[in-house]
Amino acid sequence: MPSLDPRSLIAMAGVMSLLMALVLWLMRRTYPKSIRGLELWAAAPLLWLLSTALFSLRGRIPDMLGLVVANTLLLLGAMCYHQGTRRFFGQRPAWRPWLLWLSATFAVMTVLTVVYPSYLLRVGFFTVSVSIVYGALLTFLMRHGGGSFPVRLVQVVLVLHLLVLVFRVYTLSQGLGGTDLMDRDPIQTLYISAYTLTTLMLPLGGVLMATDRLRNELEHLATHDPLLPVLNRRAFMEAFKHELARARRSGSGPALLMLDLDHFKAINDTHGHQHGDAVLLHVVERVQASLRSTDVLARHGGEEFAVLLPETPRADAQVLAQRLHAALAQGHALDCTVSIGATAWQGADDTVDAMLLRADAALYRAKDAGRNQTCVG
Ligand SMILES: Nc1nc2c(ncn2[C@@H]2O[C@H](COP(=O)(O)OP(=O)(O)OP(=O)(O)O)[C@@H](O)[C@H]2O)c(=O)[nH]1
Repeated sequence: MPSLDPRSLIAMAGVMSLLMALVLWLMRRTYPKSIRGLELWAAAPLLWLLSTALFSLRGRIPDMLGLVVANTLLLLGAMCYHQGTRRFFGQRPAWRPWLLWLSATFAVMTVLTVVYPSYLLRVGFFTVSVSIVYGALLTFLMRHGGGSFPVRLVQVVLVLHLLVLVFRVYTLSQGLGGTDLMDRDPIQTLYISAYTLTTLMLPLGGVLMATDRLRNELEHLATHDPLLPVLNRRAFMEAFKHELARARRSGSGPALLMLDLDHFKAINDTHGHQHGDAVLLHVVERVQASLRSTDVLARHGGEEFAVLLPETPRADAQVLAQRLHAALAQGHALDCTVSIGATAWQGADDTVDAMLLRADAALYRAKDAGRNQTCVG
């Protein structure tokens, strides 16, 4: 491996850190508040930048600054990244034990720099100290990070970095660690390159994780109802078309239920709009509890819902409709009656529009016939 100039590598890491901090800070200002932890992710590369600046001034400033404070800032940056990641995944930051660990590292580093100067012990101890933080971050991501690409990327970066840190401790123990970080030897170059790459890749991982989260949130907004935990009409129509295309291939088609709350205007007028919203949520929960995981429930309009039942014959759809009437008549304060129009797929020539028309017509018949019942079209 060619031995690059450590100072150039460190300066490069500094510029990258500054850019990544800026990007994360801008994202923090423009992304929805639901995406958390960005401020801590932005603080990490800034601290690494400060640390880098102090490292590169070594020799011209006291060792307390160029070594002890510089290393402490590097460690604090890693801790900020760790706590930002906890926040991002919905957990409270847990600063106390880490700040204690930071203070302990500062104290030990001071002793090993000023009182009993020892390059080997100092580097060995600091390497272990940083490894503990990155190890904790990696463990957290394995448990709570899920399996998205950005999380996998950060995990790989951490594993590689930890491997380099372990290798560094090993080389130190074998007396191969050099005598100064700025030595131009392959092991120092490997260590500083790993550091440079990590200070770039961790914030980049943060940017990717936040963007991935934003994309998921936007996708959810585009496909779900803003008030109720169900799909919106647009997403329902997509699922419906998809299901009919599948039915044409398999020969087994879906049933459709259109479900409309009875006298809902009167519920709103008597008890208020908020109570009306609570009734809607109650209905959705009760209906959802009666469905299979493959069934699709969506809000089709104000107080009208559509239920798509894949591979379901007409008779089974009628049985389910009766179950829904019963599920909404259990004496709960938010129970209300519903009218249901049901229809089933009639073969390869049947279409989304034709099924919707039949279910709608059946729903009107159920309303006309006195409500709180199901008609089949
Ligand atoms: N609380 C609440 N009310 C809604 C919402 N969306 C629509 N509505 C109300 O639902 C009511 C629907 O009234 P109508 O279409 O007259 O139907 P209905 O009173 O249920 O009568 P029938 O359907 O004939 O039994 C209207 O008062 C709408 O304001 C919502 O999100 N929340």
